[in-house]
Amino acid sequence: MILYGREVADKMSEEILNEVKELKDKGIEPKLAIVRVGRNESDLSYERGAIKRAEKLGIKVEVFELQEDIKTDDLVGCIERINNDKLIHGILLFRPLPKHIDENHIKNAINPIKDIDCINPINVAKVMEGDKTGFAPCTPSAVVEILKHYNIDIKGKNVVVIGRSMVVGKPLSMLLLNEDATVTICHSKTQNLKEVTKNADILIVAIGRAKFINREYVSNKTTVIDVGINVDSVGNLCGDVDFDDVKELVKDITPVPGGVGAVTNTVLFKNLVKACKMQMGY
Ligand SMILES: Nc1nc2c(c(=O)[nH]1)N[C@@H](CN(C=O)c1ccc(C(=O)N[C@@H](CCC(=O)O)C(=O)O)cc1)CN2
Repeated sequence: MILYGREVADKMSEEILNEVKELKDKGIEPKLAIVRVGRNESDLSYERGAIKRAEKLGIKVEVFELQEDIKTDDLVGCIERINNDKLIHGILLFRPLPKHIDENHIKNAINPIKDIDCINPINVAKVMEGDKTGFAPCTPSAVVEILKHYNIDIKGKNVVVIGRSMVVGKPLSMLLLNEDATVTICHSKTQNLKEVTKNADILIVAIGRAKFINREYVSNKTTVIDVGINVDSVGNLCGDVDFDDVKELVKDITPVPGGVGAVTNTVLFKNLVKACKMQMGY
């Protein structure tokens, strides 16, 4: 089965639309700030998806486009201005940031109550503890939303996550553990990767290498969730999984685009509405 993210996103959007309407009836306009440093293709794709989704939901978005060589202090200054702007309720800062930026400084600068993609260590700790009063990061949450929407059993299942970033792999593993999955985290140094992945009930791929996973890594019992967003040699978006090579073989698979990304940008607005309500004392 093809697991279409757009179907999940449209279902979630019905609920978000109602909440946005309730807020607007009270005179509150939820607003998102997107902070982008440079012009990374994956970030631009996320930005396009988020802006389209915001239009459908009637939510305002302001993009802060910053130069690739911006200094850490200037980026902190931008974040502080957003923290202090009462008309902005949530911040999405694209990551990874350029190497010269002191990421620790940045993480702590984001006000936890506006930190809707879970960058501040206070929200990261809440994810570790299974405490739902903070914000879980959008892409990992999107993966869980897709599995739940399509009634794919997580409890007790053998879930293999390839990737150990703080944006996807690590927090996703915690969210899955909180759902009682048996989680194996793999990465570039994992030995016998194919043997590990072939045994997975659910294989989640977030390694940032176009079409890396082919039929040698999967079996007919595998549900494949492709988190990757890459640009191929002719300029088309593609995932970390070679979709055409594995689609007939596996049990289920998400496409790219129209898979995890479409849900990620919807979770973003679910979190924004939650942040807006928290800031307004609801
Ligand atoms: N702070 C973060 N920065 C970045 C993240 C992240 O999760 N948090 N992720 C990547 C980008 N990313 C997923 O990993 C991503 C890319 C694209 C989309 C999206 O909305 N895609 C749509 C639209 C596609 C298009 O029109 O180009 C889709 O797939 O249908 C969401 C997430 C980088 N930075």
